[in-house]
Amino acid sequence: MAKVLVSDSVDQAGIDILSQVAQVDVKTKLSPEELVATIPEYDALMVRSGTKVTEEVIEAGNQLKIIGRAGVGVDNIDVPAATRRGIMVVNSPEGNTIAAAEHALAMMLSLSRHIPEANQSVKEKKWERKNFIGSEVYKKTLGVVGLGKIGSHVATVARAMGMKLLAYDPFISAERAEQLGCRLVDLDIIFTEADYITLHIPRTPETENLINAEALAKMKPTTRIINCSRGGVIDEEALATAVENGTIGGAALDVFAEEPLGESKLREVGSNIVLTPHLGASTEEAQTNVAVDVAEQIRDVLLGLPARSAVNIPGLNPDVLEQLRPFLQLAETLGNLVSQLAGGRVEQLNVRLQGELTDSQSQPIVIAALKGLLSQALRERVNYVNASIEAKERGIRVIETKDASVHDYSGSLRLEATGSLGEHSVTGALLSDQEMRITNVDGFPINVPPNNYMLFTLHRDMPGIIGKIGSLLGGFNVNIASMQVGRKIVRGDAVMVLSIDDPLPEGVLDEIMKVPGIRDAYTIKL
Ligand SMILES: NC(=O)c1ccc[n+]([C@@H]2O[C@H](COP(=O)([O-])OP(=O)(O)OC[C@H]3O[C@@H](n4cnc5c(N)ncnc54)[C@H](O)[C@@H]3O)[C@@H](O)[C@H]2O)c1
Ligand SMILES: O=C(O)CC[C@@H](O)C(=O)O
Repeated sequence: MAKVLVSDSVDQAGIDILSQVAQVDVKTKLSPEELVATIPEYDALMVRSGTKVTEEVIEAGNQLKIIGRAGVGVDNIDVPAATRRGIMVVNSPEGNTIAAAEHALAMMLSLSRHIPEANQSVKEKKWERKNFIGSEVYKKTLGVVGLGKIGSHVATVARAMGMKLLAYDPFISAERAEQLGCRLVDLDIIFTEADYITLHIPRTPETENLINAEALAKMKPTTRIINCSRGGVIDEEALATAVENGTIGGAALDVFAEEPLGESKLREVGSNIVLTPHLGASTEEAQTNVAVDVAEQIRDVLLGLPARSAVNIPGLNPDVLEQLRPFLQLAETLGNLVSQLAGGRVEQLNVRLQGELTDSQSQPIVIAALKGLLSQALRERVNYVNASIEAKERGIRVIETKDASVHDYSGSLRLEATGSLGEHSVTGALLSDQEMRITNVDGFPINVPPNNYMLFTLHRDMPGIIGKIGSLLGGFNVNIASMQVGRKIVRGDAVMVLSIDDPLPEGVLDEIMKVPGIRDAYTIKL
């Protein structure tokens, strides 16, 4: 049974899902050394933001297939190191969007109405109404920096509260901003005109210290800054000084350059600073969403199925993935089959999407075919993450074609492998119940479901040959589950495809090759 380590506290719903397929060990608060010592026995690791999944942890995890981040940001995971090792990293890109957006809005209102200080004052048995005169957000200007999922939701709600919206996001079109009621502007306009600035950006080299002393100096003395995105995008020292000196009106921060927040000037500023300990995603709903989302993906990957939100393989919308899933399995099976027929080194793989399949995204199908193709050489080391890189490193030329003019089944997939030992092709399709069928081998039409153990022969189409193979296998106590012959012309060449219950015993293939009329024979393990 697979083993999953959960090293931060995650919602029980996620643990329950993982427990269906794996032994789940919850070990939180491990030191970096303890994590390195513990990880080698695990197939999967599930974390929130607390665990630092460093290159050292990844190197030590020699069984690791997947790392799941129950949340959005994967900045606590060394993703390039995981990719190099063929370890998939998955996250939950949308599970906590609403929670984080609502926290930002709550921070904005707390700040403008002095709620934390007023609460503290009442608890100290005071009644200081005059000290806590706030200001309304209605008709004020909100500058949204980063108009992605969270920024968009904040903008939508803020607009409903009557705020005027400016936005800065170099990767968003003016049309998209307009749809959200935002005017897309330069950062400097936000700095100089906004009454509130809310940050919803990733921490990248470009966003590091985006809000620094120079930016703060451009703001109005009433401007309030909210950051529920990532620490490090604000120079905290400069911000504390700006609030203390009245250069700006206040700040509300949920995230910090170093977490947990250590010694910091932010704590020393008496008023107009609201601090929360990275609570953006901490709602019951969000924690259930992200734990379920990530646990389902870990479960699927452990079962050999693709994940819907792998950050280090091409992203796919879950609906598209659900639709493609049977074709990915077909592509992998055909890739595995064609590599066994090709025998030696494959130099070129042509992946042809035919008929209705031409409407689908081809990239995941190509990756699945490569995964199948390379599985003979790399076994479980190849996966959806590293299949393309491995193929490239092995000098396999991959050609992708689409041919809508082929009308068999509801779309079919043809793989043509050119290798050191010649050329082979296989075609497969799905029946209406999603059952896989191999429909063509080396140009010979057949119709057989893939089986764990198979025997393919290329032979002369002549009387008696099928009987001879049948009795030869019988003599070796090999049980045939099904048999089919495909031919192009009568008494020309033909292929015979047999599904057998067990692996072919040693020596049988040599005996088959001796049967008159047999040109070639292949044992296949799928
Ligand atoms: N506080 C929390 O608990 C919490 C919870 C969830 C997410 N987050 C963080 O919130 C942030 C936003 O998350 P999201 O889900 O909206 O992500 P997203 O990817 O949907 O949006 C991020 C946006 O930032 C924009 N962006 C990138 N570089 C930029 C730059 N230099 N200047 C301006 N915009 C830039 C992108 O174009 C994108 O639109 C992330 O950093 C995420 O990790 C925090
Ligand atoms: O609570 C958490 O795990 C962090 C949430 C958030 O920062 C994220 O990136 O999803």
